[in-house]
Amino acid sequence: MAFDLRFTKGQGTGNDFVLFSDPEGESELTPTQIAAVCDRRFGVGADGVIRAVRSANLDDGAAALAENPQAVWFMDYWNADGTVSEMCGNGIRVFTSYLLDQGLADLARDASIAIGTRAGVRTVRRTATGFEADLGPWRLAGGEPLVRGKSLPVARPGLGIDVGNPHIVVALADDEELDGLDLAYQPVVEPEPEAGANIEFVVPAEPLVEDGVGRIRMRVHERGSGETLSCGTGAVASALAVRYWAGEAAPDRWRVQVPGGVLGVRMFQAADGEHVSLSGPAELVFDGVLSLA
Ligand SMILES: N[C@@H](CCC[C@H](N)C(=O)O)C(=O)O
Repeated sequence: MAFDLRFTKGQGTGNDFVLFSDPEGESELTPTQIAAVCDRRFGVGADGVIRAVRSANLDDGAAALAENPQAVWFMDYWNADGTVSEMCGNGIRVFTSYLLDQGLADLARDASIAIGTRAGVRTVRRTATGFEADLGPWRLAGGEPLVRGKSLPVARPGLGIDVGNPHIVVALADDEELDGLDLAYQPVVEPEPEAGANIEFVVPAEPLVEDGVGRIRMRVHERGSGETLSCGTGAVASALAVRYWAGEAAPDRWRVQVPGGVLGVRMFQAADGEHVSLSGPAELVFDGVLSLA
């Protein structure tokens, strides 16, 4: 039976999403429906789908409420191929903007909101130019992954980093190598990560550090979505990887240039260890209704 899906299209640095509201948790889409919505020719077109559900009405939401009772809303994130992900750094800013636009939450400048995600509760602060999301603690994933690609026949070492979702960051030699990558093909990782991974390719800008801020360029092949114009958690993982490679003197603030714009990354100490935050724009582009089978 066909039904109408009322949605909002949003984007953050070109990473685009279809958002819809389902406060009671009664309208979960199937993976096939998600893929149909994200199809750029036959659907709306997006890198992912985000459902706004009250945490109280979702199994995954119970853990979020136990962690922080203020996490009233849960960001139910799905990749374009219909698989779920734990976290989305661009998505959580766009999701916050959507909650405000729909009158589902209030947020004054400099105030923060707690959002439930499968990676745990994350807080998002409203800034003068967009939003800054505290993506919480991060960790090195261990292992020694090797990454090959269509335009990268010789395997390169990657660094596995978990920021709530899995990433492997690969350093390339220069801009020419980065621009020459063919990311229409999924990079091959050995050993293959069990749950898959988002793969980021990075090069330093010249100079690497300017006014105390580290600068890198990044391209990404996202798990479940292919090449995208930006990946927020990928930008964070990339900055963490480059800081790790650069050593002690490397800064804790980074500017990450992606094909869709610029993202800010900041590392800081919190009660439970080092956290990493992501800041950038969040735009709601248009509203629509899609008839779904
Ligand atoms: N684009 C997102 C990440 C979305 C999820 C990712 N593809 C995964 O499967 O982990 C971001 O901005 O972080």
